[in-house]
Amino acid sequence: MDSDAPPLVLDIDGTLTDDPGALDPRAFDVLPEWPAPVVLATGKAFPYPVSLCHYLGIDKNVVAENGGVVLADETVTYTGDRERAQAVADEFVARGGDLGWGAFDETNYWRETEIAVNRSADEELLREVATEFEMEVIDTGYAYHVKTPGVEKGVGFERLCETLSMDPTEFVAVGDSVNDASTFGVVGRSFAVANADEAATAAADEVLTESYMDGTLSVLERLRE
Ligand SMILES: O=C(O)COP(=O)(O)O
Ligand SMILES: [Mg+2]
Repeated sequence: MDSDAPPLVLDIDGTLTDDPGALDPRAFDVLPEWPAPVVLATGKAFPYPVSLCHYLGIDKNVVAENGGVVLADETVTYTGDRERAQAVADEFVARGGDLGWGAFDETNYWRETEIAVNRSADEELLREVATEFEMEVIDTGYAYHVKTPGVEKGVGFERLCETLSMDPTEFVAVGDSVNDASTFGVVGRSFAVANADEAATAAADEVLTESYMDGTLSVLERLRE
């Protein structure tokens, strides 16, 4: 493999997974042996990307919760108003909304800076309540996230780069949704997989013809040439 390969910042759901969100096993072939740092940047709660790094056997460089939680070089930082997000969720439920998770809500159990809501929920009502609390709702295609405006993956990623003393523009990013647009804005080169939403497609330098992990692998193959 070309040792000049650039560092990567990769989204998880829709980028390293299939449509329902199962990890594509080919991640285990390519990521552990990538010759430069690999950062996982996700909307998922903190333990998910940390676990994925652990089982891939790669350094734990992570942007979680859409930028709310950042881990690099064994240093964790948090931004985002979890209490206000909780207040939105509570008011949403009080007005008849349903967060849409099961009896054990593992989606939010470890979530520290925002709240995620199932896409089966009443989006209009959720947005209405969030606006009243001056919070933002984004739809990643995997969940609605009630988040603090200004907390973004790209901002968290810049913080991570500062910790690692790396230049964000050295990185190549791959992603699929609105929550990746901010990352695309700060890296050197960005790719949206074919299944990407409008915001990611518009923000990316290039839109791939292949979907999900097929798209991501096509970028990695090109970078290794
Ligand atoms: O948690 C989500 O909603 C999406 O996660 P992702 O940012 O890894 O695609
Ligand atoms: Mg995604």
